[in-house]
Parts: sequence; C-alpha cells; structure tokens
Amino acid sequence: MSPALTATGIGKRFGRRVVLSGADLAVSPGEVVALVGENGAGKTTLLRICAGLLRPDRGLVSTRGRVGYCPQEPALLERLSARDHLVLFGGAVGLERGPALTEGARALDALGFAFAGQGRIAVRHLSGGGRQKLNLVLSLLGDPDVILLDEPYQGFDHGAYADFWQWVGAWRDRGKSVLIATHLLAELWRADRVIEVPPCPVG
Ligand SMILES: Nc1ncnc2c1ncn2[C@@H]1O[C@H](COP(=O)(O)OP(=O)(O)OP(=O)(O)O)[C@@H](O)[C@H]1O
Repeated sequence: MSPALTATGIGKRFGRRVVLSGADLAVSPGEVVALVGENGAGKTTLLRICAGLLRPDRGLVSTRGRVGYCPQEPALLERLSARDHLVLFGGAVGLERGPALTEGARALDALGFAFAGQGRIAVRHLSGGGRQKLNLVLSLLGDPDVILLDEPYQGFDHGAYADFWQWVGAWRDRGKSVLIATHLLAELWRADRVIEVPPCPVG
C-alpha cells in the first residue's frame, strides 16, 4: 500500500544553522519506523514538519488520513485538569465531550494513570510520568491514521513502558503508520525500519 506519510527533500535551517538538508522518509500503513540520530540532529524538527507545525524551507510533506502528534515536551495547560484537556483536545479533532472523556479515560487507565482519582486535579500537580501519559493520550484522541511520537515514554514506569510497546504492535496490526523518534537503541528491533537523521553540519 502506498505510504500514508511521505516527506521528500526536507530542508530546514534556523538562522545560519542548517538542521535538515534533504531529509526523506516514507511510512506505509501497518509500518513502524524509528527515527534515530544524535542529540540536536533534527529529529524533533523533522517530526514537527511532518505534523504540519513547522514549515520547511524546502521539500514536501504529504499525509493521508488524520495525523496525531505527541511532542517531546508535554504541551499542557497547567491550571487545567486531565479531564479538561481531553475535552479540549478531543474537540479539536471533532470528538464530543462524552466520547473524548470515555476514550481518553480508557487509554489513561490502560497506562496506569488512574483517571478516576487524578482526572480532576490541575495537571501542574501530576507527576512527570503522569503528565507524559496524558501527553501521549492526547495525541491519540480520535484514532489518528498517522502517529508521530517524539520520545513519548519519558518518565513512564515499567508497566506503562511495556504497555506502550504493546500499543505500538497493536497500531501496526490495525494499519496505522507510526513514526517514533527514539534514543532507545535496544528497542529498535520493534521497528520495521530505522531511519537515521545525520548530525547537522556546524555553521
Ligand atoms: N525554534 C528553533 N530555533 C532555533 N534553533 C532551533 C529551533 N528548534 C530547534 N533548533 C535547533 O535545531 C537543532 C535540531 O534540534 P532538534 O530538537 O530537532 O534535534 P533532536 O534530534 O530532536 O535532538 P534531541 O535528540 O536532543 O531531542 C538543534 O541545534 C536545535 O538547537
């Protein structure tokens, strides 16, 4: 099947610093691709471009279906609760309040977040792992076809970490196109393909 995500000839510089110079990738339905590279190589930059959040200087991105993007740093509104976030982010992908809460609570519970107890407190009071679980679940609301994840398991306890990789396998089985930026070289066997972003040239 043709790729659901294709990025071709992506170039990006910040000021004089060239971060990406002609990056290419493609992810087909039912494929899990790991994006690796040194710190600062440009993995986050490439993911943000694929998500449509950052404009490349050159190159083209095309996607088929809905895209879910989990940023490296949780983008949360500190005074709002997990419930508020589910309603807000769910609304952004066309989910009514009820389905957004049901879908989000189920996913959070599956990761060991204990939504009934923690769902109403301001997210600034959540643990680092709790915030990251919410960050991941928000990106999955509405069942996206293309799933872009930027080191999404940081701070996860062992159980949630194992659950996460099970989810990745289930997404593959359901025909999702999954792209994960990761430094976990020991986990690369779980990916169908590995793409390395080369270090950016100094300058
Ligand atoms: N908005 C920005 N303005 C200026 N420079 C930026 C910006 N975003 C990223 N950079 C620079 O671009 C380079 C690539 O950053 P990026 O976060 O994409 O790398 P990365 O491969 O994801 O790194 P890490 O493995 O540490 O997460 C870095 O030198 C970073 O400082």
